[in-house]
Amino acid sequence: MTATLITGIGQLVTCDGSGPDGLGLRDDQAVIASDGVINWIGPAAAAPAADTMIDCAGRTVIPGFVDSHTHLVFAGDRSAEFTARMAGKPYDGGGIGTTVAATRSADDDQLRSLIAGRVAAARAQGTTTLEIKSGYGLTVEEEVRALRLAGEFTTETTFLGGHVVPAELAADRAGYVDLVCGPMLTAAAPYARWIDVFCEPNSPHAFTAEESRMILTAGAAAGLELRVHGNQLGPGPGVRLAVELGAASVDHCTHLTDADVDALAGAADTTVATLLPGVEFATRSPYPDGARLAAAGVSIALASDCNPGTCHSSSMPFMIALAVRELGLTPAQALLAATVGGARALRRTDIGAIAIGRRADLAVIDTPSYLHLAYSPGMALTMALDPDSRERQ
Ligand SMILES: N=CN[C@@H](CCC(=O)O)C(=O)O
Ligand SMILES: [Zn+2]
Repeated sequence: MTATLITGIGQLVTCDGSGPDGLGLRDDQAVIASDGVINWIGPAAAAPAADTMIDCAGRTVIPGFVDSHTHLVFAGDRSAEFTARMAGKPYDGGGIGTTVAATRSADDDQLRSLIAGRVAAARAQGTTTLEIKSGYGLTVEEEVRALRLAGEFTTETTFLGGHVVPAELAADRAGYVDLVCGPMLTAAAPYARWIDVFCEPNSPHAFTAEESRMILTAGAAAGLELRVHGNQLGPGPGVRLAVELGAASVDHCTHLTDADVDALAGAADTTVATLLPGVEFATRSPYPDGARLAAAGVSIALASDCNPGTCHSSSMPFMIALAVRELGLTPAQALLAATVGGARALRRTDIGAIAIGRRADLAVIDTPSYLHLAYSPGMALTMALDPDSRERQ
């Protein structure tokens, strides 16, 4: 067993739920990790001896970010679509087909190398756990391939055959839903922990409430746990379907009625509302009302949704800055949502906070306090620090 002493911590932000805002702030602390698990936290001056030492030189230490929503398995470039949106063209999910074509054309090594680069970029911004979805394959073979490759980087793999109806089956929506619920699910399930669906009647490409229900119910019967893309483009059934079916998370939550907020508040022990403000930034859309959700007692996570269409960024510090500036969360609420909130959205109790027995998945911020995550946007301040990492996800 190798013990690593992490010391010289200026501000330790445990996110362990203690203190007035739940951040569990502590000064003059050190942490010891053995084989990647935290087994001692206490005053730096009282730290026991360890095999190796990491000196943080007064920097701030937080839990590594848990990015519970990404689409990292893709090829191609949609920067022209982004540019058109900035000139006023609305987003409706139609560009997903462009990425499907590019992804199908890439070979395994090309895709693997693209994913590896994206995972490295996320780690450089302090992310230590990533969920990764399929959804740019949309055939049995291509969805399995996407999940197999995603599984080389994370255990949090999500089958998203229900992303859009692919162009070749646009005239046979029912046939595609049957494929997703049948042979595609059977082939994909061994490679996935989760199933997700883009439940969005406001997009002609995505799925209605009834189609989404069929996909999620079939996924649950195949042993997968549920997540939902819901209420992104307008009011819709996604949130209530997610709550009704006991999904771990419903993501976007941009357009919510009072009934949606009540449903989420009533299901706070089961279903997390995951906010993805990079999407509103990059689609020039109204932001979700994070303050309203927090005030109602909704369980909130913050994630990047890194994908080629609606948010080409995996930077969790950027998401925190947007959450504070545009969603009305306090800096403390935003950091909790990006760490322990993300862990909750993945139903994980071993990550997201700095506490005895949790994994030593940490991030170091080169500033005197966590406040700089929102205060200093766009600055390269954060990096993952996880001693003894075996590239755990
Ligand atoms: N909304 C559905 N899926 C992605 C966008 C995918 C794309 O446009 O390529 C999202 O979460 O925003
Ligand atoms: Zn998404």
